Amino acid sequence: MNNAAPKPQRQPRENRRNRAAMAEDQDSGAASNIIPGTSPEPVLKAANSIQDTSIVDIDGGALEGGGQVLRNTVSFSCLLHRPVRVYNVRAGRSKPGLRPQHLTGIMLTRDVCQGRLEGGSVGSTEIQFHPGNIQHGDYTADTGTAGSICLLLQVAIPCLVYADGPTNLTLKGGTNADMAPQLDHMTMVFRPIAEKFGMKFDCRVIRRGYYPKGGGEVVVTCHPTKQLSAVTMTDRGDIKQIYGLSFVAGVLPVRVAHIMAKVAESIIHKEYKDVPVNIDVVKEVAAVGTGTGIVLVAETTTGCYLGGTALGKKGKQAEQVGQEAAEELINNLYHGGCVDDYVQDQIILLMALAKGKSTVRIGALSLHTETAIHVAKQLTEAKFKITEINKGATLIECDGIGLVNSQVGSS
Ligand SMILES: Nc1ncnc2c1ncn2[C@@H]1O[C@H](COP(=O)(O)OP(=O)(O)OP(=O)(O)O)[C@@H](O)[C@H]1O
Repeated sequence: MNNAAPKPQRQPRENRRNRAAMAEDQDSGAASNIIPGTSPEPVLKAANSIQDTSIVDIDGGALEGGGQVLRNTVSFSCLLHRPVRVYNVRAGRSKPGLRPQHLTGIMLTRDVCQGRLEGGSVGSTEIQFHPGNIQHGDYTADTGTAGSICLLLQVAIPCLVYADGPTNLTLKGGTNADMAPQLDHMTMVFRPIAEKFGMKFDCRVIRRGYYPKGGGEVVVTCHPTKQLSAVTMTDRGDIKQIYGLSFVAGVLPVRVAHIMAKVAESIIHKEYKDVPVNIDVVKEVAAVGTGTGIVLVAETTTGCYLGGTALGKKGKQAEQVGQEAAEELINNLYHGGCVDDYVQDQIILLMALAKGKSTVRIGALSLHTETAIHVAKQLTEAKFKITEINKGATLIECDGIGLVNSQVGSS
């Protein structure tokens, strides 16, 4: 098996973000729409042991200064029962303030914990979130736009780990949106890593939805647990296999998906000639609008999952889409980290909540990850240590707080 490192050609991730900044968000401005679900039983106990009611101020423009500061803050608020005020919401973005997808995510979280949200309107640059008790049930949230369903999940699922029973979320919006995890990255890359911490969820796609219309629908079942566990991911191992999904929907012919897959496969084979590559080619029939993209996953012998993804758009050649995804995957494999450059920021919250010491080797620390750590430090007692192993390789250590879900028995 040839797992030799290919040439480094990494573009800093934040620059890649700028490149797509014209697609600033998938939210073209339509109002968001939340339909709170019914929770069959009242909750009798708080979801956790910390009961500090003093409000915590968080600067939403700190570091990355985007939606992630807000989402992580609101999740921690909900989980720790700590009211928060977030000011300078998304001050780091060209259109600051809440966009529909951000608003929808925090309204969903408000509903799952029966909390109170102040300043919750599109464009708002300051919010207050007063959490209640996390309750299982059925909840529906709709970005009303192509805003990413995955970003709704990012804020809500960690809270539902601490619910009093399984919860079904029916989420509407974009399933494969720019500047966010594609749904398939979330299910094929993030989910198996989250499961190592004990966070479990299942996704059922009813319909795909793409920019600009959105209209996708996904049902997500979240399973509660007593306590998240620390993880150690320091040995990436060898690459066992690479697989993925190359898709088209709407008016695009399936030929486009075949080209993306073929180009991606040939680029991967040049670097990893002995690794089996299996990319499914799919014409999505249950979909609103026209969309195309590719999600690649490398699974390693030590149980690591790293991704490389790309989305098509008008005027972009299929070859380019396949190439982008393959290069992103190869770059993620090149740094020798155990998670890819997008998952690294998404596991910070889990590391902070888990019981014990987590140690994860990543590539270069991203600004999103620094931001997630910054937020976690302000809202929890979790202790982080960042060590640069060598250029482009970093170790994150975290002594988590071991938050206990007092609403469920041991699992
Ligand atoms: N291509 C991608 N694949 C996987 N995850 C991604 C990808 N692009 C972005 N993400 C993840 O999506 C999240 C985006 O967070 P960010 O702070 O940029 O906020 P946002 O809500 O998208 O809003 P905005 O940037 O407009 O404020 C991060 O967790 C990031 O790792």
